Amino acid sequence: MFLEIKDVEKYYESGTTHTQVLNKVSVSIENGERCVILGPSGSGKSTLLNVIGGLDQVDSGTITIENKEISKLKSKELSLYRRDYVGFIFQFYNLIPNLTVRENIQVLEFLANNPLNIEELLDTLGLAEHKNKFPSQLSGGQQQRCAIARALVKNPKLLLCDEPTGALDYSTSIEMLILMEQINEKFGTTMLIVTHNTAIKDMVHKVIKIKDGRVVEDYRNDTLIPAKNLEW
Ligand SMILES: Nc1ncnc2c1ncn2[C@@H]1O[C@H](COP(=O)(O)OP(=O)(O)OP(=O)(O)O)[C@@H](O)[C@H]1O
Repeated sequence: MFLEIKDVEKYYESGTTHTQVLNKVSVSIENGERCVILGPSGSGKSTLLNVIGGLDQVDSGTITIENKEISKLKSKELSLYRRDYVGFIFQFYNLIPNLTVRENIQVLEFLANNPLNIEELLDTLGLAEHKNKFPSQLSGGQQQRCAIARALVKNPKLLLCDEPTGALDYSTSIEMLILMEQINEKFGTTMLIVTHNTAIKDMVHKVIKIKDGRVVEDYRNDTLIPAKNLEW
């Protein structure tokens, strides 16, 4: 198994209140799977993504990736894990405004041990003709593609996406999902997508539903609907 999450618990303290955000969460994901995490607002989806990505620590339980227990790592090892293993895509693109598309991607290329070829990536993402533009000169969809390129250039084994289509209109969202499907197939990247868009569940191998910090549904799809045929 590529990723195993066992009995993970997470609490937040604020003043005198003590909130349990993840309650004995156990799920597993195979190498190369596309996976969606669904659930109501406040159910713990982003928190789960953040602990898997090493952006936050669990209070109990274990997270193991390729037999390496990341929930035990100290801060330095955790930042190496994030650098070498994980790509993040957030709803807000976090591009650097005074760098061009190509330069925004290059910043991450320099940090990687085994980066992908930037020109090929720009081609795959349909960004070749925009590579010398600044983020402010791009549409929302193009900015999101640039954010995806930044996450992918280091060739991460695990791509974590928090509401990747949250800020996009319908047709740009479909374009983005087609692209994610292509990336998963071309590079074999394992993907975890947190979303409110339930239509996405039909194009992924595995569906996890969370409510009040607990996994309430967890299944694999027998047949997949291609992203280009999704409707909502
Ligand atoms: N740093 C924090 N400190 C205190 N409470 C937090 C913190 N981060 C999240 N929470 C709380 O944890 C709960 C789960 O938050 P989380 O962001 O994981 O939910 P979500 O399912 O991703 O929600 P949404 O769909 O609205 O993004 C919420 O009640 C939230 O207020």
